[in-house]
Amino acid sequence: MLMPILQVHSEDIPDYVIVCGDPQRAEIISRKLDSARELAFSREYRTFAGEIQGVPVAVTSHGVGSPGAAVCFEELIRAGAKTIIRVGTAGSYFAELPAGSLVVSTAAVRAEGLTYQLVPQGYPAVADSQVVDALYASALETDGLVRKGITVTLDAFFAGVEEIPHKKYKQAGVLAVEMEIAALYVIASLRGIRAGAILVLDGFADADLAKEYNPHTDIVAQAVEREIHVALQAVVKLAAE
Ligand SMILES: O=P(O)(O)O[C@H]1O[C@H](CO)[C@@H](O)[C@H]1O
Ligand SMILES: O=c1cc[nH]c(=O)[nH]1
Repeated sequence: MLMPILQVHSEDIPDYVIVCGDPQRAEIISRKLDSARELAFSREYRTFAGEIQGVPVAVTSHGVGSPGAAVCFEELIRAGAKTIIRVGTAGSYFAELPAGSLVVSTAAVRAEGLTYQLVPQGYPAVADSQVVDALYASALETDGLVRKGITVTLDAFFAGVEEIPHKKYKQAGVLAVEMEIAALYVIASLRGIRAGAILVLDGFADADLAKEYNPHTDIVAQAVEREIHVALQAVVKLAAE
Protein backbone atom coordinates (compact mmCIF):
# COMPACT_ATOMS: atom_id res chain seq x y z
CA MET A 1 0.00 0.00 0.00
CA LEU A 2 1.27 3.50 -0.89
CA MET A 3 1.45 5.98 2.00
CA PRO A 4 -0.09 9.19 0.60
CA ILE A 5 2.24 11.74 2.20
CA LEU A 6 5.56 9.92 2.64
CA GLN A 7 5.07 8.27 -0.79
CA VAL A 8 6.57 4.99 0.45
CA HIS A 9 5.07 1.54 -0.03
CA SER A 10 4.27 -0.39 3.15
CA GLU A 11 6.08 -3.46 1.72
CA ASP A 12 9.34 -1.47 1.87
CA ILE A 13 9.08 -0.38 5.51
CA PRO A 14 10.73 -2.80 7.96
CA ASP A 15 10.12 -3.18 11.71
CA TYR A 16 12.93 -0.76 12.62
CA VAL A 17 12.89 2.87 11.50
CA ILE A 18 15.31 5.68 12.41
CA VAL A 19 13.82 9.17 12.14
CA CYS A 20 15.49 12.58 12.16
CA GLY A 21 14.44 16.15 11.38
CA ASP A 22 16.81 16.96 8.57
CA PRO A 23 16.53 15.22 5.15
CA GLN A 24 20.31 15.70 4.79
CA ARG A 25 20.87 13.79 8.04
CA ALA A 26 18.64 10.99 6.70
CA GLU A 27 21.02 10.71 3.75
CA ILE A 28 24.06 10.69 6.09
CA ILE A 29 22.47 7.88 8.13
CA SER A 30 21.64 5.91 4.97
CA ARG A 31 25.35 5.90 4.07
CA LYS A 32 26.01 3.73 7.17
CA LEU A 33 23.61 1.05 5.89
CA ASP A 34 24.35 -1.90 3.65
CA SER A 35 22.42 -2.05 0.36
CA ALA A 36 20.88 1.38 1.02
CA ARG A 37 18.36 2.69 -1.50
CA GLU A 38 16.23 5.82 -1.55
CA LEU A 39 12.52 5.03 -1.41
CA ALA A 40 11.03 8.52 -1.68
CA PHE A 41 11.62 12.24 -1.17
CA SER A 42 8.22 13.86 -0.70
CA ARG A 43 7.94 17.31 0.95
CA GLU A 44 10.37 17.22 3.93
CA TYR A 45 10.07 13.44 4.22
CA ARG A 46 13.04 11.61 2.71
CA THR A 47 13.12 7.85 3.18
CA PHE A 48 15.85 5.26 2.65
CA ALA A 49 15.94 1.53 3.35
CA GLY A 50 18.87 -0.78 3.90
CA GLU A 51 20.40 -3.11 6.48
CA ILE A 52 22.62 -2.82 9.52
CA GLN A 53 24.47 -6.05 10.32
CA GLY A 54 21.73 -8.01 8.55
CA VAL A 55 18.81 -6.21 10.25
CA PRO A 56 16.48 -4.39 7.81
CA VAL A 57 16.10 -0.73 8.77
CA ALA A 58 14.58 2.38 7.19
CA VAL A 59 15.47 6.04 7.75
CA THR A 60 12.96 8.89 7.31
CA SER A 61 13.28 12.64 7.89
CA HIS A 62 10.32 14.23 9.66
CA GLY A 63 11.05 17.98 9.38
CA VAL A 64 10.77 20.57 12.16
CA GLY A 65 7.90 20.52 14.66
CA SER A 66 5.39 18.05 16.04
CA PRO A 67 2.45 18.38 13.59
CA GLY A 68 4.55 17.58 10.50
CA ALA A 69 6.53 14.94 12.36
CA ALA A 70 3.29 13.30 13.57
CA VAL A 71 2.23 12.77 9.95
CA CYS A 72 5.51 10.97 9.39
CA PHE A 73 5.23 8.79 12.52
CA GLU A 74 1.60 7.85 11.79
CA GLU A 75 2.31 6.82 8.19
CA LEU A 76 5.43 4.85 9.19
CA ILE A 77 3.36 2.94 11.75
CA ARG A 78 0.57 2.33 9.22
CA ALA A 79 3.24 1.06 6.85
CA GLY A 80 4.42 -1.46 9.46
CA ALA A 81 7.10 0.18 11.65
CA LYS A 82 7.26 -1.50 15.07
CA THR A 83 10.18 0.40 16.63
CA ILE A 84 10.97 4.05 15.86
CA ILE A 85 14.12 5.76 17.13
CA ARG A 86 14.57 9.52 16.75
CA VAL A 87 18.15 10.66 16.13
CA GLY A 88 18.04 14.40 16.78
CA THR A 89 19.58 17.53 18.21
CA ALA A 90 18.52 19.55 21.25
CA GLY A 91 19.47 22.56 23.35
CA SER A 92 21.04 21.89 26.76
CA TYR A 93 19.88 23.29 30.11
CA PHE A 94 23.04 22.39 32.04
CA ALA A 95 26.62 23.69 31.87
CA GLU A 96 27.78 20.13 32.67
CA LEU A 97 26.19 19.01 29.38
CA PRO A 98 27.93 21.13 26.73
CA ALA A 99 27.61 20.94 22.95
CA GLY A 100 28.57 17.49 21.70
CA SER A 101 27.12 15.60 24.69
CA LEU A 102 24.44 12.93 24.13
CA VAL A 103 21.08 12.62 25.89
CA VAL A 104 18.78 9.58 25.75
CA SER A 105 15.22 10.85 26.30
CA THR A 106 13.28 8.68 28.77
CA ALA A 107 10.17 10.88 28.62
CA ALA A 108 9.11 14.25 27.26
CA VAL A 109 7.24 17.19 28.76
CA ARG A 110 4.28 17.85 26.43
CA ALA A 111 4.90 21.58 25.95
CA GLU A 112 3.47 21.51 22.44
CA GLY A 113 -0.02 21.57 20.94
CA LEU A 114 -0.28 18.48 18.73
CA THR A 115 -0.65 15.81 21.42
CA TYR A 116 -3.52 17.73 23.10
CA GLN A 117 -5.57 17.03 19.96
CA LEU A 118 -4.83 13.30 20.37
CA VAL A 119 -5.01 12.47 24.10
CA PRO A 120 -6.15 14.23 27.30
CA GLN A 121 -3.92 16.36 29.50
CA GLY A 122 -1.92 14.16 31.90
CA TYR A 123 -1.37 11.33 29.42
CA PRO A 124 2.39 10.62 29.57
CA ALA A 125 4.83 10.98 26.70
CA VAL A 126 7.14 8.15 27.66
CA ALA A 127 9.79 6.13 25.83
CA ASP A 128 9.85 2.35 25.60
CA SER A 129 12.19 1.05 28.33
CA GLN A 130 13.81 -1.59 26.08
CA VAL A 131 14.65 1.05 23.49
CA VAL A 132 16.04 3.38 26.19
CA ASP A 133 18.17 0.56 27.63
CA ALA A 134 19.54 -0.38 24.19
CA LEU A 135 20.35 3.25 23.33
CA TYR A 136 22.00 3.95 26.69
CA ALA A 137 24.02 0.70 26.67
CA SER A 138 25.22 1.42 23.11
CA ALA A 139 26.11 5.01 24.04
CA LEU A 140 28.18 3.83 27.02
CA GLU A 141 30.24 1.73 24.60
CA THR A 142 31.38 4.95 22.87
CA ASP A 143 33.68 7.76 24.08
CA GLY A 144 32.09 10.96 25.37
CA LEU A 145 29.37 12.18 27.70
CA VAL A 146 25.91 10.61 27.75
CA ARG A 147 23.01 11.13 30.17
CA LYS A 148 19.48 9.77 30.19
CA GLY A 149 16.45 11.65 31.48
CA ILE A 150 13.48 13.86 30.75
CA THR A 151 13.47 16.24 27.78
CA VAL A 152 10.92 18.88 26.81
CA THR A 153 9.18 19.24 23.44
CA LEU A 154 8.26 22.79 22.42
CA ASP A 155 6.48 24.23 19.38
CA ALA A 156 8.33 27.56 19.43
CA PHE A 157 12.00 27.64 18.50
CA PHE A 158 12.32 31.45 18.67
CA ALA A 159 10.61 33.20 21.59
CA GLY A 160 7.89 35.80 21.02
CA VAL A 161 6.58 38.12 23.72
CA GLU A 162 5.51 35.25 25.97
CA GLU A 163 8.27 33.80 28.10
CA ILE A 164 9.13 30.13 27.48
CA PRO A 165 9.53 28.68 31.01
CA HIS A 166 13.05 27.32 30.44
CA LYS A 167 14.06 28.13 34.04
CA LYS A 168 11.22 26.03 35.47
CA TYR A 169 12.02 23.06 33.23
CA LYS A 170 15.64 23.30 34.29
CA GLN A 171 14.71 23.53 37.99
CA ALA A 172 12.56 20.43 37.46
CA GLY A 173 15.58 18.54 36.13
CA VAL A 174 14.69 18.51 32.44
CA LEU A 175 17.93 17.94 30.54
CA ALA A 176 17.27 19.38 27.10
CA VAL A 177 14.76 20.95 24.72
CA GLU A 178 13.76 19.91 21.21
CA MET A 179 10.58 19.86 19.09
CA GLU A 180 9.21 16.36 18.23
CA ILE A 181 9.77 13.69 20.91
CA ALA A 182 6.47 14.19 22.78
CA ALA A 183 4.57 13.59 19.54
CA LEU A 184 6.62 10.46 18.84
CA TYR A 185 6.14 8.98 22.31
CA VAL A 186 2.40 9.71 22.53
CA ILE A 187 1.71 8.34 19.04
CA ALA A 188 3.86 5.25 19.71
CA SER A 189 1.92 4.53 22.94
CA LEU A 190 -1.43 5.09 21.21
CA ARG A 191 -0.57 2.79 18.31
CA GLY A 192 1.19 0.13 20.41
CA ILE A 193 4.71 0.36 19.04
CA ARG A 194 8.10 1.04 20.71
CA ALA A 195 9.87 4.40 20.50
CA GLY A 196 12.96 6.06 21.88
CA ALA A 197 15.21 9.00 21.10
CA ILE A 198 18.83 10.04 21.30
CA LEU A 199 19.91 13.67 20.98
CA VAL A 200 23.12 15.57 20.38
CA LEU A 201 23.24 18.77 22.38
CA ASP A 202 24.12 21.60 20.01
CA GLY A 203 24.36 24.48 22.51
CA PHE A 204 22.49 25.93 25.47
CA ALA A 205 18.76 26.66 25.43
CA ASP A 206 18.71 28.32 28.85
CA ALA A 207 18.81 32.13 28.64
CA ASP A 208 21.65 32.36 31.20
CA LEU A 209 23.88 30.03 29.20
CA ALA A 210 22.78 30.65 25.63
CA LYS A 211 25.15 32.20 23.14
CA GLU A 212 24.40 32.50 19.44
CA TYR A 213 22.75 29.32 18.11
CA ASN A 214 25.05 27.48 15.70
CA PRO A 215 24.36 23.78 15.15
CA HIS A 216 26.91 23.64 12.29
CA THR A 217 30.09 23.10 14.30
CA ASP A 218 32.62 20.26 14.04
CA ILE A 219 31.80 19.22 17.62
CA VAL A 220 28.13 18.78 16.74
CA ALA A 221 28.89 17.02 13.44
CA GLN A 222 31.19 14.53 15.23
CA ALA A 223 28.59 13.92 17.94
CA VAL A 224 25.91 13.35 15.27
CA GLU A 225 28.18 10.65 13.77
CA ARG A 226 28.42 9.16 17.28
CA GLU A 227 24.64 9.19 17.89
CA ILE A 228 23.99 7.60 14.49
CA HIS A 229 26.40 4.79 15.38
CA VAL A 230 24.71 4.43 18.81
CA ALA A 231 21.20 4.30 17.31
CA LEU A 232 22.15 1.70 14.70
CA GLN A 233 23.90 -0.45 17.31
CA ALA A 234 20.77 -0.16 19.48
CA VAL A 235 18.75 -1.52 16.54
CA VAL A 236 21.14 -4.48 16.28
CA LYS A 237 20.82 -5.13 20.04
CA LEU A 238 17.01 -4.90 20.00
CA ALA A 239 16.72 -7.19 16.98
CA ALA A 240 18.84 -9.81 18.77
CA GLU A 241 16.68 -9.83 21.95
O1 LIG B 1 17.76 17.45 15.28
P1 LIG B 1 16.53 17.64 14.55
O2 LIG B 1 15.88 16.36 14.23
O3 LIG B 1 16.74 18.50 13.34
O4 LIG B 1 15.52 18.42 15.54
C1 LIG B 1 15.81 19.63 16.24
O5 LIG B 1 16.29 20.64 15.40
C2 LIG B 1 15.18 21.43 14.91
C3 LIG B 1 15.38 22.87 15.30
O6 LIG B 1 16.51 23.38 14.68
C4 LIG B 1 13.94 20.86 15.58
O7 LIG B 1 13.30 20.00 14.68
C5 LIG B 1 14.51 20.16 16.77
O8 LIG B 1 13.71 19.15 17.34
O1 LIG C 1 14.80 22.57 19.30
C1 LIG C 1 16.01 22.74 19.45
C2 LIG C 1 16.96 21.96 18.77
C3 LIG C 1 18.29 22.20 18.96
N1 LIG C 1 18.68 23.17 19.82
C4 LIG C 1 17.78 23.93 20.48
O2 LIG C 1 18.15 24.82 21.25
N2 LIG C 1 16.46 23.70 20.28
